[in-house]
Amino acid sequence: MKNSILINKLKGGLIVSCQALENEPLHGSSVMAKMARAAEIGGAVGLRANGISDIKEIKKVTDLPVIGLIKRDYSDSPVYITPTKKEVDELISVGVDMIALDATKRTRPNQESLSSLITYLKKNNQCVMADISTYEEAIDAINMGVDVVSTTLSGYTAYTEKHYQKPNIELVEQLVEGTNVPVFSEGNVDSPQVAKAMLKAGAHAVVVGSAITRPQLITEKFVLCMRKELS
Ligand SMILES: CC(=O)N[C@H](C=O)[C@@H](O)[C@H](O)[C@H](O)COP(=O)(O)O
Repeated sequence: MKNSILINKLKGGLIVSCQALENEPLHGSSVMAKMARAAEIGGAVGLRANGISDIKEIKKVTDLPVIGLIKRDYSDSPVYITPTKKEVDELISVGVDMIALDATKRTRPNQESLSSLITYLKKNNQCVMADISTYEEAIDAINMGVDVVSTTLSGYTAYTEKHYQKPNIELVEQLVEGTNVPVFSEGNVDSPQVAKAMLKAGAHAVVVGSAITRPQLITEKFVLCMRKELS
């Protein structure tokens, strides 16, 4: 699919992030595929998924566009979302509609540069989503040629974790105002009302994960709220 057609298809819609790491109770490709189907039935316009086996299973059960990433830890860097060319090659080999990667200013594994990775992705005709944590990182990534930016890492880098709001509607507003690429709202969008507010702020689309696909966190939210009511 042409990038512009894909991006247009996602406009105004909900993208459901179906991810469960090894330490989470729903870990496993068959469960993630079921989550993806449930998201599709509920009206999602796209999916975000981590790892080759989850992506393969998800592609078997739905035709929705998939934003793929690979989370992998390296000892010499805090960057873990599609950190190196190795993960990019794995995603290209399985075939996804868009590749998401950490586009923060943090040092990458093997000191690989973000710009060389983006150049490589574009040479391979990939549609690229830059997961950023600040306005400046978004501008840098756009100058390097990414197709869309997502606020995924706002609040998750050392320099944003203390001062940035979660979810970061201000950052969405600033990016919409100051850039000319589609801005995706992602991270801590925890209710339909917040998702709608993000669209009103100008977000092209909204990515929601935990509030839909991490039942342990949904349960915890209920329990904490109920305890507060009683005390
Ligand atoms: C920070 C990080 O590693 N975010 C990850 C990125 O892929 C996922 O774990 C999140 O679930 C996703 O971004 C959606 O966000 P939320 O689950 O808050 O709706």
